[in-house]
Amino acid sequence: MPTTIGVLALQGDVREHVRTLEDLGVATTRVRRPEELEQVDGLVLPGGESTTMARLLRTFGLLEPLRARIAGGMPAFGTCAGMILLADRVRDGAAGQETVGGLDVTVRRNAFGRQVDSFETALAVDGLADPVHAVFIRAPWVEEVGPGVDVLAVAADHPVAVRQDALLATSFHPEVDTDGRVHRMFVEMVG
Ligand SMILES: NC(=O)CC[C@H](N)C(=O)O
Repeated sequence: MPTTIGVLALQGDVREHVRTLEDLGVATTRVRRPEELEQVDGLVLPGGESTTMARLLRTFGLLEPLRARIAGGMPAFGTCAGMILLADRVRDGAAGQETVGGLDVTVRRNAFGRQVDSFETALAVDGLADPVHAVFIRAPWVEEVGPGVDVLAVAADHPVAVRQDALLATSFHPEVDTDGRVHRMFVEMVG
């Protein structure tokens, strides 16, 4: 069986992730139901709105199955809202905001503040030879990392790309660019 990477398709920039993965030659499927989650070797959690996505995860009966797969070692890659969903702890979340969890970090939602709600920058990422063109849109940053977490990139003195075992998360949106190198890192993690 060839490797298949799922893109969580409840809300957010699903199409951009699918396109980026397909450009890398990876078989990709949209995941909306638990049966679809069972079929994939890894999962991308897109950017969008983390509170909405968390609510939809519960509505679609995906929250517990997804927690179980992540606990079982399935690779997952979250961008922006997806990073928030993977985080164990959220600051400035909506009241009672749930996450999927698994990544031993504390993130702050909308961390970069009003003036720089959205910005782009050339960002050095560990493991990549040249900087990536990083697009931040009402992005979170990471405020605390557990001992097993590697920080791969820093902006405004805070981690904005992290990895822990099979989990990868970025505050920015590599899927809105044609670069593909960050997704390739994830594809290699899926194996
Ligand atoms: N571009 C994004 O994914 C923004 C994330 C959004 N601010 C949230 O809290 O979910």
